Amino acid sequence: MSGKLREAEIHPSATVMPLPSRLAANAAEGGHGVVRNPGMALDLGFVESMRSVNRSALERRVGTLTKRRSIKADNQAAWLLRSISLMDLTTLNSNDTDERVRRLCAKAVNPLRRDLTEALGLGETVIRPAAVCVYHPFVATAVEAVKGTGIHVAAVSTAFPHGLAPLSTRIAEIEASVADGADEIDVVIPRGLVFGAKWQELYDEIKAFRAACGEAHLKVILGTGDLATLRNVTLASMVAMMAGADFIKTSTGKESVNATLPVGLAMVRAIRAYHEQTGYLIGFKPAGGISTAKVSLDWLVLMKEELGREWLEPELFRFGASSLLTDIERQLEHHVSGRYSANHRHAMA
Ligand SMILES: O=C[C@H](O)COP(=O)(O)O
Repeated sequence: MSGKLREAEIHPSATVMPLPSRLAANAAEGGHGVVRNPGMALDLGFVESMRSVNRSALERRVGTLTKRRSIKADNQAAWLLRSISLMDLTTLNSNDTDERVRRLCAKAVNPLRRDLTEALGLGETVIRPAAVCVYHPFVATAVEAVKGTGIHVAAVSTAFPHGLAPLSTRIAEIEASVADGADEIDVVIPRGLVFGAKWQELYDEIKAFRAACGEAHLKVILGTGDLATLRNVTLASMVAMMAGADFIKTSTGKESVNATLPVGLAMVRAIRAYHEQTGYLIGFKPAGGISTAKVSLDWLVLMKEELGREWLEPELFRFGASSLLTDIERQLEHHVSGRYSANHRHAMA
């Protein structure tokens, strides 16, 4: 079996679609990436207009998408490389240490073994995760470890994973991570604000988080496994985007149910509605429990089919994952050699 990939395959762009308005405007101005969502006034009428969410219709759509997978076997290696480049390689454990974070960063800088990149014929093409994601005490260590590589450092913040600390403490935590050099801040919402339909309070908190972030990008984690209904997920997504989220993110990885495709679909449909209303493009980050290459492809298909090819870029899509890279490496090895090796050959941090 030949594992070599052509350049065009490494950057798969199967579907050419018109650029959404804000991306096109930005490109025309000579800028890079996506124009940041400034947010808008809380519009409860717009939020409420999203309240009817049909779970079985979403589940049917997910079933169709994953059954008639549009990524063909030959092209899978290229898409798996894309999964790596869309990853926030994460360690969020109680036993994290500076040394462990340095090892994670070393893995992010060189995610694939040399023999594998050679067998894939990657040449000078560098494939790396978009970011590493760590707790605040390790931000400075991570910043130092990935310096000059283009890999971002994301910090989980605001009393992760539950969000249950005084607002001033949560804001101070964001400011501390930004001061230490974090490029991205992943905040959690207090889920009780959703149960109580306290939309104004939720909006005000997220707006304050955005202000504390400054230039750092804000990812808002909803903790969807705690939110009970897809309607809650949709309404919380809308409020987060109105308050200025750059990304909305499913889960902390600590809830009993983490990222699922139907929940993801409800969130990307909210992103689409927000884009239609405002012209702004919001990123999406499914996180928690995404550990196999196959599941990562399902998510890529969902994004491409629902939002379009533009959302398969690190500016607009991330996987939050601690172990996905290990499985992708195994699958790529299988692609080039026809064999699987043991997991211990793909040691992570
Ligand atoms: O944000 C990322 C998640 O915490 C990672 O979850 P995971 O360990 O299940 O991959």
